[in-house]
Amino acid sequence: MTDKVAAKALLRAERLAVRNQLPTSERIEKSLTIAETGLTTLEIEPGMVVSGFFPIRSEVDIRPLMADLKSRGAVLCLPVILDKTTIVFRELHADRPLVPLGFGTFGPGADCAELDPSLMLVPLAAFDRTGHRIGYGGGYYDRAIDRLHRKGLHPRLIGIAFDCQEVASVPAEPHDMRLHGILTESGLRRLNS
Ligand SMILES: Nc1nc2c(c(=O)[nH]1)N(C=O)[C@@H](CNc1ccc(C(=O)N[C@@H](CCC(=O)O)C(=O)O)cc1)CN2
Ligand SMILES: Nc1ncnc2c1ncn2[C@@H]1O[C@H](COP(=O)(O)OP(=O)(O)OP(=O)(O)O)[C@@H](O)[C@H]1O
Repeated sequence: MTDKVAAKALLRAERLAVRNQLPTSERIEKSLTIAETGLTTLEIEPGMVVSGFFPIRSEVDIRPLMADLKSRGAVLCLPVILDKTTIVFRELHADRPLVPLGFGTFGPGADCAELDPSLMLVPLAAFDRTGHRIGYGGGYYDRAIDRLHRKGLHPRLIGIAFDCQEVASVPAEPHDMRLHGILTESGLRRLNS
């Protein structure tokens, strides 16, 4: 294991432990604040494809934000784990059942269209002020973003986290994609990446 991988693993475990300690009531309050802030700061055009996520473990619950973005015309999609290295994004339809997809995640089934988001709301385990991020360690988002770049697509990447998940510096590896913004309960930070 390289030094950077080990350092990231440590930061991931540390920030996830802090996130797990947030009382449920605080997580709900902060998630609602994040939804309100997101609605007023994220620029959405009707028809825009936006990837969100349904929360697992102690993640920010952005379902209220997703519902509001939909009412403003966004087409929503969710990540779907296909195998050990791949996620794709499938359209979320309110009237279709979600299926279990591994690691406690649920998402649209194979009957739902695969979409390329132009705005991605990216779940974080930890982040720093320059927009470097750490996820659960699967590299799923890094690869998915890389795949979109290879198709000539450059989605806007907005990290979603609680303030307590910020660290001084993420030891970035060459494959790590930087976020364009980070949305927490204290607001949307726009970054020059
Ligand atoms: N809500 C939500 N959905 C999501 C993600 C996410 O971060 N949040 N993902 C974002 O990528 C994908 C799922 N990625 C995940 C990757 C690893 C683990 C996980 O539990 N890993 C083990 C370690 C496994 C190992 O090291 O072999 C662990 O943390 O214990 C969970 C989810 C797709 N869907
Ligand atoms: N574009 C890529 N192509 C190939 N492998 C990659 C790519 N991006 C990441 N990986 C691999 O995935 C593994 C996990 O990467 P990393 O620790 O950055 O995950 P993470 O950012 O925490 O997870 P996630 O992206 O799922 O939120 C590493 O072994 C890394 O080499």
